[in-house]
Order: sequence, then structure tokens, then C-alpha cells
Amino acid sequence: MTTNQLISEIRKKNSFLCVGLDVDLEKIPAFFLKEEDPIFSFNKAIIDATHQFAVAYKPNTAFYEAYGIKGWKSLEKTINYLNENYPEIFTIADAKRGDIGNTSSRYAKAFFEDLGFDSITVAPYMGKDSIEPFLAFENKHTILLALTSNEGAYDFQTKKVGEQELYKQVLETSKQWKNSENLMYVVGATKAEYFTDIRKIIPDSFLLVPGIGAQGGNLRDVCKYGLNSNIGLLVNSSRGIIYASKNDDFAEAAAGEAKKIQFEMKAILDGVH
Ligand SMILES: O=c1ccn([C@@H]2O[C@H](COP(=O)(O)O)[C@@H](O)[C@H]2O)c(=O)[nH]1
Repeated sequence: MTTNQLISEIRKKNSFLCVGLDVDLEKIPAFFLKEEDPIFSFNKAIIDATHQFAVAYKPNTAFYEAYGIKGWKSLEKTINYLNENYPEIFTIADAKRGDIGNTSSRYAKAFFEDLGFDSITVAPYMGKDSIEPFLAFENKHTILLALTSNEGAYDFQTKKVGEQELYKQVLETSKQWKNSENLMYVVGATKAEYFTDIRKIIPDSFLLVPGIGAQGGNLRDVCKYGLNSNIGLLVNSSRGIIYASKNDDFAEAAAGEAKKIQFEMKAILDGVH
């Protein structure tokens, strides 16, 4: 998917919501456990119930890898279901990969070609040659961890290396890489006070923003400092949506939660445009 297609979908739906598909068999309604592929069946129900309020879905691969080959199959079925039934949806493999170039090229092939995701999250620590194999894919997007939502972000990312904080160096340096128009960045919703500085360095880039809902980040604060003229944000909620109810009404509850966030997004967009 191109960035322009993503922007036009956001405008059409008045939504920049990303639903996180972080499926834990201990948290889904018990009746799914009798199904052949409980994870996929749960995802299918969540996607069907929420797709009109969302523009992106983000399975975090840890939740699939935890179940071995079966989990990987569930991931494959989920991405195929999205691509076949909702091709307008932007898909994110939250896999946080990155290795020497030769190995990164295999990760890129696995997620972009074999599984057919539109994007993947990647750690910047190993530098340019670890990221370029992802950037080489046309109309695919590499989402670099810049300033993460967790407490540990303060251990390294906000520390100064020389004159400048490490996360700022990640932004400044990576935006000069070849095909950097295919780069997006992860910035946590719990770090809203940093968005102004981030936008000074990368005014036009899309930001994937996890951390509203279960982690307590605030959508309005993120939008106040993070929105740009192309909206430029994908705001993720995982547990807050998919586990809105553990009962038979789980899909309606997830839809209700997604709708609530989309409604707030629309109000924010109406206010700024
Ligand atoms: O900085 C980061 C990077 C990634 N994540 C991931 O996003 C979701 C958030 O889930 P919630 O249930 O909405 O808290 C999850 O997959 C994280 O691994 C993040 O939270 N922060």
C-alpha cells in the first residue's frame, strides 16, 4: 500500500485507529478453545466487528510465536484474511526485527513477500545496513522504534549521546537513508510531551503510536502535538479493544470501544481541519 492510499483511507473513514491483535488464549472467551484455530477465529470475529472504525491492524508476532507452528499458522491465516477481505486496510507486523544486512533481507522477505504485510516494526540499534534491506521494498513501510511507550525508554532512548538525545539521533540519521520515504516511526502515546520536538525533525513522517488504552496514554495530547497536514498518525490500541469483554458479547464490546475511539478521532480531525 502506498502512503497516499493510507492517507485517503484515513480521510474516508475519519479514523487513524490501529487495532492491535495481541491474542492470548487465556484472555479470549472460553468457547473459542473448542475451535480448530481459536486465535484465527477470534481475530476474524474482531476484524469483522471493528474494520469500519479502523484503518490498520497490528498483530504483535510475539503472541503468535508463543504458540509455535500453530501460532505462526494463525498469523498467516489472519494476514491472508485481512488482505483478501479488507485490502484497503494497512497491515503492520509488530515484530521488532533488525540484524546484519544479509539476515535483515530474510526478515524483509518473510514479512513483506511471504506473509504479505504492508509494514514491519524494526529496531534501529544495528544501524543503516540492518534497515536498508527493509527499505528496498517498494510500497512497503519500515517502522523504526524511535521513542517507545515503556518506562525503559528512559534507560537509553532519552539519554544524551554527545549533544543530543539518542532518539533524536535515530530520527536525524535515519531520515537521510536511501528510500527513507518508506520510513515510519514508533513513538509511544505515553510520551506526548516529546511529540513537538519529534515533529521538528520529522514533520512529514507517519508515526505509529501505541500506548493509549491499557498503558494510559492520552489520544488528545498525542493529536495536539503529533498531527500533521496529512494526519501522519496511526494510533494503536490492543488490549483496550480486543478484551473489552470476555463474554459472548466480546465482538460488540470491541466494536463499541473502536467506535468510541474513532468518534473521538473524527471530533479531533473536525476541529483542526
Ligand atoms: O513502544 C512500543 C512499541 C510497541 N508496543 C506494542 O504495542 C501494543 C500495545 O498494546 P496495548 O495492549 O494497547 O498496550 C503491544 O503489542 C506492544 O508490544 C508498545 O506498546 N509500545
